[in-house]
Amino acid sequence: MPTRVAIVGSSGRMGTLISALVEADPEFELVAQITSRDSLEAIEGADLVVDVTVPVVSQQVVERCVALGINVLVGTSGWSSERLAGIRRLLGAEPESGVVVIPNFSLGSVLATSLATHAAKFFDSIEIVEAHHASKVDSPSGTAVRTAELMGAAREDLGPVAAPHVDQRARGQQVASIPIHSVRMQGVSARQDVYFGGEGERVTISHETLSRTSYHTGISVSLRAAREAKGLTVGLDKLIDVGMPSHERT
Ligand SMILES: NC(=O)C1=CN([C@@H]2O[C@H](COP(=O)(O)OP(=O)(O)OC[C@H]3O[C@@H](n4cnc5c(N)ncnc54)[C@H](OP(=O)(O)O)[C@@H]3O)[C@@H](O)[C@H]2O)C=CC1
Ligand SMILES: O=C(O)C1=N[C@H](C(=O)O)C[C@H](O)C1
Repeated sequence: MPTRVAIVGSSGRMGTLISALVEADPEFELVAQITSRDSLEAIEGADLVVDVTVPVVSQQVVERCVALGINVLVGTSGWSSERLAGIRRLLGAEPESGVVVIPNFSLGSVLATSLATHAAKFFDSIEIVEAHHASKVDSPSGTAVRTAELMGAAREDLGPVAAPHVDQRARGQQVASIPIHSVRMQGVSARQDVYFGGEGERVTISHETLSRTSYHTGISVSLRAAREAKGLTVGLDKLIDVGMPSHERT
């Protein structure tokens, strides 16, 4: 029996892509496509919900899925460690439910984040610059927030990075003390550069998404993991071994 999938945000860029991948996959059956004009009640016949909407809606979708005991795969950004902690608390009362949050479905991105997390232990001066297409409605990107939080956790014993200019707005939004600078413009899909400054040297870890085809494998792996999941899983690095230690504390 194929797993029955409902997609919330199906008319969007990611929703359209995931709908096509689900329809082409014999292990899954697309049973509901939900947009801002539809009621969320349509998820009730599904075994698995995929959420690719906007942060405020994503929270509602996840809470509803947990209450209904339907597993959910979340691609939407905005899931900070604080918000994830809330979901973990909810799941404490529903141990059979599974929530899988994937800030970035691209293998290259998750590898770049893992490399940056490792490098963060060796430099006290760190900045993230992320650039996305002009239609992206949120900032900073979910990937940048996740990268900053993982770097912050890896540096737990080292203290905040050397970025004390909090009163200057152009110095970015600090997440785990690391400044994130967001660029939104035409001609870009998704790019992230993490800069590490040291004595007389600089390291840059860059990743660029040139096409959404980079998400295909990660989506396929995540759909399969999400239908079996129990509890909270965060990040494609939990599903694909990128050969780096986990620094996560939350
Ligand atoms: N994890 C990853 O690798 C990736 C994650 N993302 C993230 O995925 C999310 C979606 O991105 P993208 O597809 O580009 O965004 P789009 O703006 O293209 O699509 C947003 C979708 O959300 C729907 N939506 C908005 N409000 C509601 C609502 N109240 N109820 C139900 N559906 C609603 C929209 O429906 P309508 O058409 O009716 O407005 C639309 O289908 C973003 O948070 C983005 O950051 C993006 C790329 C990769
Ligand atoms: O909106 C996008 O396009 C993307 N959003 C995700 C994010 O916020 O990190 C993932 C990827 O960067 C593309």
